Amino acid sequence: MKKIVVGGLEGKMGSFLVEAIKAEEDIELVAGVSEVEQLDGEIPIYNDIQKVLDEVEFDVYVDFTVYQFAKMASEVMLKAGKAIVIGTTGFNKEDLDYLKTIAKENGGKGVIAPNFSIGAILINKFTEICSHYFDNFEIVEYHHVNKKDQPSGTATYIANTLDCALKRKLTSTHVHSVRMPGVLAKHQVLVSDEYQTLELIHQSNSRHSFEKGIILAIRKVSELDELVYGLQHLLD
Ligand SMILES: NC(=O)C1=CN([C@@H]2O[C@H](COP(=O)(O)OP(=O)(O)OC[C@H]3O[C@@H](n4cnc5c(N)ncnc54)[C@H](OP(=O)(O)O)[C@@H]3O)[C@@H](O)[C@H]2O)C=CC1
Ligand SMILES: O=C(O)C1=N[C@H](C(=O)O)C[C@H](O)C1
Repeated sequence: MKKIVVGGLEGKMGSFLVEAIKAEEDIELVAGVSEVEQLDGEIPIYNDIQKVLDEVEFDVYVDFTVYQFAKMASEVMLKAGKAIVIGTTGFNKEDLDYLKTIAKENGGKGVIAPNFSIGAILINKFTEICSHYFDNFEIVEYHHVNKKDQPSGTATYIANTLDCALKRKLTSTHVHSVRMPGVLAKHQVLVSDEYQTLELIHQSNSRHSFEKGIILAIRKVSELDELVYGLQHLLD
């Protein structure tokens, strides 16, 4: 049985995950983290991450909150040698390098993944293949109007893949952000040379698109011996 703590369990992704894991016999939610402490419910909900470490027995900390909080929670958990699964977006290269070092020094492990859907992993892979043949790329990300960060973590991830593949400075690839009602999450990569254009599109029509990836990460994270960036590190 994997005992998990979910940070942001009252948010859109957190509450979706809490429902989704009810169907999983080997995963149990033992506590939550929110902005307001509530210790008298079915499970304790803390607003202090250190208190979670002191008072709860758990295997994996899962986070769908906001960048600043997720960064702090990841640091605290990794310093304590815990396993983390972080879906919150906004982590930059310096954050990741720092957290990887902390994980190594303290026996912490985990995955920080800006997108848990298999389609998003594939669009990143196909974009990398395109970089063998093309030089011109634009990325457009479309999301719901309540999304707090911009550009999306997935768009930044694909842009970084391209910048590395094309041996350019990070942030060279243009990312355009659109926020519209009726959209959940869509990523479009536009590719061209003088004579042709190619478009890659991935769209999440439901939060169920992230479900399998998150469950897989919770199950497999303990097998890691480091902190990795991207769900593909856990796929065969
Ligand atoms: N990796 C992936 O596959 C996916 C990643 N995401 C990412 O997940 C994150 C959350 O998205 P979403 O669920 O839509 O956002 P929401 O705004 O719906 O949820 C965020 C939650 O975090 C809580 N929160 C904010 N600050 C704190 C804090 N200081 N302490 C504790 N809890 C806090 C919020 O509480 P309150 O409302 O009270 O402020 C809210 O419940 C985003 O970064 C998003 O990009 C989203 C979908 C898929
Ligand atoms: O906020 C969201 O909704 C999503 N956030 C992630 C991102 O920033 O890439 C993943 C997905 O696009 C949904």
